[in-house]
Amino acid sequence: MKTATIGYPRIGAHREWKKALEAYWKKDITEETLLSDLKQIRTENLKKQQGKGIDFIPSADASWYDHMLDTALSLNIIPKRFRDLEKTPGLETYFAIARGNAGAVASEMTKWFNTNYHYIVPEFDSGTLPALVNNRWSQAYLEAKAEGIETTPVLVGPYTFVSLSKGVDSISEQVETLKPLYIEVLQKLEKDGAQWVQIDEPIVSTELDQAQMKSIVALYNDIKAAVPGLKLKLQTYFSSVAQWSILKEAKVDGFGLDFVHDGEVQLKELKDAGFPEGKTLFAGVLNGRNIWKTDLYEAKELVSALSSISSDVVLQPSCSLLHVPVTLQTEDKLPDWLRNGLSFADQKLEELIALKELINGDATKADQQQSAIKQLQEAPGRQSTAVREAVAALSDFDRSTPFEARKLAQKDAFNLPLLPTTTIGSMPQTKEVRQERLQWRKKEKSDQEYEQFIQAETKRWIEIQEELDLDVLVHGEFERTDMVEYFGEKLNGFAFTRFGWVQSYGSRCVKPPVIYGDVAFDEPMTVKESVYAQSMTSRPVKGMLTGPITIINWSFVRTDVPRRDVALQIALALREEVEQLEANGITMIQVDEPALREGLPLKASAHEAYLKDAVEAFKAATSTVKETTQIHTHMCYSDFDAIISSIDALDADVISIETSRSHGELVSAFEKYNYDKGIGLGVYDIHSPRVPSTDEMVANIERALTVLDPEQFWVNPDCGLKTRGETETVQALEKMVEAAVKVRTALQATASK
Ligand SMILES: CN1c2c(nc(N)[nH]c2=O)NC[C@@H]1CNc1ccc(C(=O)N[C@@H](CCC(=O)N[C@@H](CCC(=O)N[C@@H](CCC(=O)O)C(=O)O)C(=O)O)C(=O)O)cc1
Ligand SMILES: N[C@@H](CCS)C(=O)O
Ligand SMILES: [Zn+2]
Repeated sequence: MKTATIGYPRIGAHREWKKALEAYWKKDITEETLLSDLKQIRTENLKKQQGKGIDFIPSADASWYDHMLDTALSLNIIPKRFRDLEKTPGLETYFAIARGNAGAVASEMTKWFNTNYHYIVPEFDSGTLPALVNNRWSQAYLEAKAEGIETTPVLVGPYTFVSLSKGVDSISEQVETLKPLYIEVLQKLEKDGAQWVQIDEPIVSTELDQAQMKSIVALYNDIKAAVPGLKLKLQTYFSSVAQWSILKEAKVDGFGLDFVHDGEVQLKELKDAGFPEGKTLFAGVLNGRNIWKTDLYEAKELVSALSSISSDVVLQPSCSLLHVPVTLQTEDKLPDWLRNGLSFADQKLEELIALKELINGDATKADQQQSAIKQLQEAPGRQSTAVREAVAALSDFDRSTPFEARKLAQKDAFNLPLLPTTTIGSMPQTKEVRQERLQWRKKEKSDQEYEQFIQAETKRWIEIQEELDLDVLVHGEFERTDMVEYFGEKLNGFAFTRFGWVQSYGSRCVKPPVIYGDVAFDEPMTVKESVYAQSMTSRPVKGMLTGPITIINWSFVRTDVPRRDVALQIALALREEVEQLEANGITMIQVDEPALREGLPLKASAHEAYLKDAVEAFKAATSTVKETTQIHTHMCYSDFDAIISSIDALDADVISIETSRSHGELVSAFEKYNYDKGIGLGVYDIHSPRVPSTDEMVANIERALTVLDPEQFWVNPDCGLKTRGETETVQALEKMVEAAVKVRTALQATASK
């Protein structure tokens, strides 16, 4: 039995990739050095997989920034506003699309299915002329071959690529325009001597209809006919295939399927509809996006069931390992009982080999693994009777006063101007802030010195915000590394890693905490910082928390307790924090839920249950406050149409939503939905260093006011400002306030006529 991986983390064990990219952007290194640094990481990854004994090793899964963007550039799909930047589009065009430049906003960035990875959304328009301008897949294959490594180049399949793009009128027609280009890529690979290619079509795990699935089958039949000598592996992940009985007819040579997420459904589909003879079943039997060691005996059972369906089964993770950290080797601070129960990307390679050995009759490694899993199951803190009882007792999730009445009470309490201005929470996490924290962590700075530094930074930014004349202030989140990791470090039931980084977008990484036990409040987590900031000003300062769904979606979560229960455990811990903030004089509390949308299951049929649980968890955390305490929430990323009623059901008094990169598309969602609560549709993109003009923001506000009432509208950026520099932040906020005042004054002038 053979083994495969279908994608490997591209960041390097010490985030060498991030460091190289950021040094290049700062012009500290040349393009040549950047390219050679990235090549070194790619080669090390390939060698590592080869060294562990993996049979099918992917290539072209690495990227300069994002694999969707790589695909777009290679196929000459460049947004109009960046088309003439260079004679031959190169790195400048590539990074301008990703990050924006002085003249134009970056392309929209959105979540890769239900993960915390973001891809750059390709843009088609009437002037798009698809052409193969750079065969990156052939280059990657040959590069690996030169190192003596036979690889399986990975491509994002045309159907998924087009489905995730903007500006497409007809998916099937657009796919037809790309088909010859994909064939050109594959014919070159065939000539290069590649044996297999992996074509990722995760879109087949969403709810496609029969006609769509049939057109995917026809597409792959055409592609295969053009490259008879090349073996095609059609790969999907994150859920089962919705119409397996149709897809299995595709004349490819192998199918890569996920048997972890929705695995029982997938297995039943295979049992019912069969698996085509003579083809390879690449079976995703290890969870590629969680970090718990696999029960290899259970996996062996699964493989045995699969072997009775297909005579050629290859063992692999359920998806690319892009979504897990690189290695446990450097995690020297975790207790043994936890560390031994974990598996990062490198360990998953070892697990694949251990599973193969178990199937072949050698149980040595599998038994070691089994005892580690048992030790973890019996570990301290896994179960708290008090927590379980509190969750079981939850029944009322509603605020005692309905929104209409709260609105009036809050209007009186806050007396805010029309179109109040605010920000989303974090202010620039400058090098100085991070360095101070690092020195504190290394014990070079005392607790007191660190606290004083955070207070000084908070005070400085309260003054800056007052100077800018923002109406509702924030404390700036300087004490936080990350909005989820910070809470993970403070709540019971969580562990955190030292170097467990995972790419989130571009060079930015996150370190998801590990939920191993029942979650409980320990001591106040944000009260000191919020109260300090509030004491500096008479304007309201928002208390700032991360919501239960976001905490759970951006953590590695135990799998022995239902997710709903874990979310409610977190919600109850947050409720305690909310109540403490309120008791300490904080009158507005923002509970961020940016990951609520992203967590939607791939299948629409599962959305309702997910959203019901999400709404209940949010309300469990926020509903016990008095009527004048204003609950805010925030979500980044657009495409909210499908969940707008759930957003409403959260019953938050004010919501801020990202909008600007999607060029106002979200605004139209409110044409169809009568949303009556406070709302701020982000008026400028914070992911780009570009300072927007006042007029752009005025236009964004005015566009929003075509569908929303000025009485309910707030003016704010798209998201937190932690990734931005200080100068650009102050300049952008200055213009934002200017824009709000301009529109406010015009509205008041019209009203007084
Ligand atoms: C809102 N977003 C978030 C998502 N997921 C989260 N878990 N958190 C989020 O906020 N998903 C969707 C979006 C994604 N957005 C972002 C935005 C910004 C980042 C980011 O800036 N990440 C940082 C790492 C942040 C951090 O923890 N910094 C530490 C320092 C860690 C470090 O680099 N240490 C160095 C040594 C220190 C030094 O010399 O600087 C080391 O270990 O080598 C801190 O603040 O103390 C990033 O740099 O990528 C992520 C997602
Ligand atoms: N309050 C957080 C939300 C990010 S989604 C911040 O401002 O960074
Ligand atoms: Zn955000």
